[in-house]
Amino acid sequence: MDPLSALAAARLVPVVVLDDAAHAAPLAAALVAGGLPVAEVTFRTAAAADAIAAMAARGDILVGAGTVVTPAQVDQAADAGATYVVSPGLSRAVVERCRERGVLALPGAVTASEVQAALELGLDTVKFFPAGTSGGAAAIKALAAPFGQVRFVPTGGIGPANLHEYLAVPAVAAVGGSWMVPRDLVAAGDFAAITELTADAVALARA
Ligand SMILES: O=C(O)C(=O)C[C@H](O)[C@H](O)COP(=O)(O)O
Repeated sequence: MDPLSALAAARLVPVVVLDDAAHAAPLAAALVAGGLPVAEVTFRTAAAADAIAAMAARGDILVGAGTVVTPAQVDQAADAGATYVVSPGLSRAVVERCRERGVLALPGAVTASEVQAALELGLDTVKFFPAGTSGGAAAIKALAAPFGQVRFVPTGGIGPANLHEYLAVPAVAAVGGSWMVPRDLVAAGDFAAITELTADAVALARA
């Protein structure tokens, strides 16, 4: 299954900040045990590339990179085994490097002009970030009216209390968030708690 179809099937994308790459494999196991074999490992720490490699080596989880803002980071992510690359914003250089490396590009876009720029780059799915401060589900509905061919992955300020608002929008492919994988729980190695949070999120998404 291609990464976009797999993300759409999962409906949820855990956004991970890992301080220690040694936590990557047990975190992946916790996500899989919770019924969500998906992870977006952000390039917010120096552990990102090694963490992606450790998760990708398992072969049972869809691993992507987040917070990717340069072509060099695309290369680091692709070399480590990431199959998709998520960016806070829209960068032609990053999208084109993703295409050259054969990985899915999911750039951030929250305005009609940014969505149009993504279409011009040959994309039909964008990350709607920061969702919570950019009009939320209503804004996605508004954009989906003229851009019927575009699907959105909202992220930023989403959690159990508002998840359904976003999943109810037909143009939403999946929802990303860190609430399933709190940085402090990961750093503490509390992977049982991560499995519980993940299972709760999966059940909520299916409700
Ligand atoms: O930097 C990136 O490329 C990102 O992936 C941004 C993150 O998706 C959001 O910062 C997650 O927002 P929360 O779920 O509210 O913690």
